[in-house]
Amino acid sequence: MKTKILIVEDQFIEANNMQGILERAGYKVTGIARSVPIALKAIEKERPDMVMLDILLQGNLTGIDLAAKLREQNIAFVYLSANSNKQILDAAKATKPYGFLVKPFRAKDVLVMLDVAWYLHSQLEEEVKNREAFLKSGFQPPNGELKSIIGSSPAITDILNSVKIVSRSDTAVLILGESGTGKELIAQAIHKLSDRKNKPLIVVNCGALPSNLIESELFGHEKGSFTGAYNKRIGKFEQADGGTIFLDEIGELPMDLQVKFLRVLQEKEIERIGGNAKKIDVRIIAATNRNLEEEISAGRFRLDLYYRLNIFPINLPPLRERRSDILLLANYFLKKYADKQGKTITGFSDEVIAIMKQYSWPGNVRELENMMERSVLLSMGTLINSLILPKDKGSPIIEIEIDRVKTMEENERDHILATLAKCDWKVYGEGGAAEMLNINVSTLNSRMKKLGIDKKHYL
Ligand SMILES: Nc1ncnc2c1ncn2[C@@H]1O[C@H](COP(=O)(O)OP(=O)(O)OP(=O)(O)O)[C@@H](O)[C@H]1O
Repeated sequence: MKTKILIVEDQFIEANNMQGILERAGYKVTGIARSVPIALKAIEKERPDMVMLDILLQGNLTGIDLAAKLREQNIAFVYLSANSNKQILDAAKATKPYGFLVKPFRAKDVLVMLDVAWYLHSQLEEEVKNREAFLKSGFQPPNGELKSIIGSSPAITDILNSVKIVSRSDTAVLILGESGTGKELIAQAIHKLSDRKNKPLIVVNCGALPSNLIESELFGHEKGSFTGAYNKRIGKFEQADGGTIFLDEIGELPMDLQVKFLRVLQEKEIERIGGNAKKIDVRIIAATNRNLEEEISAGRFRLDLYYRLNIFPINLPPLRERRSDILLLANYFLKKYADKQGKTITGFSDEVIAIMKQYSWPGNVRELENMMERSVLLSMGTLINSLILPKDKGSPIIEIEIDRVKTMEENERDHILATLAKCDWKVYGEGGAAEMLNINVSTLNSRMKKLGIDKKHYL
């Protein structure tokens, strides 16, 4: 059966051109939508397998707004946009597309991107099916193991399901998230739910180790292997043998040690400084609050290591993106610290609740926990009715907003394309585009070249 694609593009010529490319390659184009409302209707009617999305469309809504709806409905989508400024790219990336192509592009590029996008989407669907089957199979985590992880937002529910699934295997796990979002807590839960639970969980903060000691700390050393090595030392990997090692701040690991670490992942082998290779059996969980893709492009993190680690990523969203968990967590910590300090505090005033919901929590759950501990300590009554927030209390929640203005180049491109279409791609001479636009032929040619407008891409 042909894969069904909906094109969402406000430019008539671009859309028609795309339709041609897709149909020649054997896809079925279910329609062309110029705006988000039209696209939504078309999706409801035809249920395409994939959507090709331009970002700036007719009307107030953008392709990025539509992307959120497509995600909800599990429809694959890729972006095709002439605008690739950082703000737009960041906003587009946050919607987790299967691809992004900057106009102008070649037909070949579109088809390769679609191929990869479709493959990724099918993989993900398969994973979701396996996940659902696993959860239906009735596996129950041992009592209480996940109880200490508070939250009922869809994001946390999804993460807990992932934890249950991955804990049953020996797969490496990469936990991503800002500081204080609960990465270590998740690592502990994975270990506790795994068959390794009776063996050690060794926690190493790669960012806290001095660079001259880190190798010996992780891999150990033989007696006399370097000046000052008076005794043999067992490294953290060996200490974790049979159990789990949690490498926090993995993005801080120096490049030379990344090679050695890759060997642990690939060969399950370590080498003490001055010693021989030794097989070990460790489950690896790594975490970082850095953007590893940016670290790779800056040459600070190895791509091969990233691929090895990124087999099962768990993304912990910041608290400001799961606001429905704030009150749950606040009540949990309130009870914890009130019990600890032997106080009877029953809750928060309405004003405090409003402040907590509004605040951006840059320090995430850790910040909320610390604040609750402090508030309980200072509280004189049975209700927390004031909260001292750091200076940026009033700072508004930052939400990505797309400037809905096409750039000069985009407008120029649209205008030239529309004119060329009117003149049947006649550039010069009577009734040609140069004459209609009232510019020199050479100027028009150079603008077309600069903007990547080439007749062969459009016919
Ligand atoms: N969902 C949660 N439920 C209960 N407590 C939580 C939750 N998430 C985080 N915490 C608590 O918040 C604090 C910070 O969590 P944790 O140390 O796991 O964060 P982290 O992401 O590893 O931070 P960092 O990147 O700074 O190491 C801990 O005390 C942890 O127990």
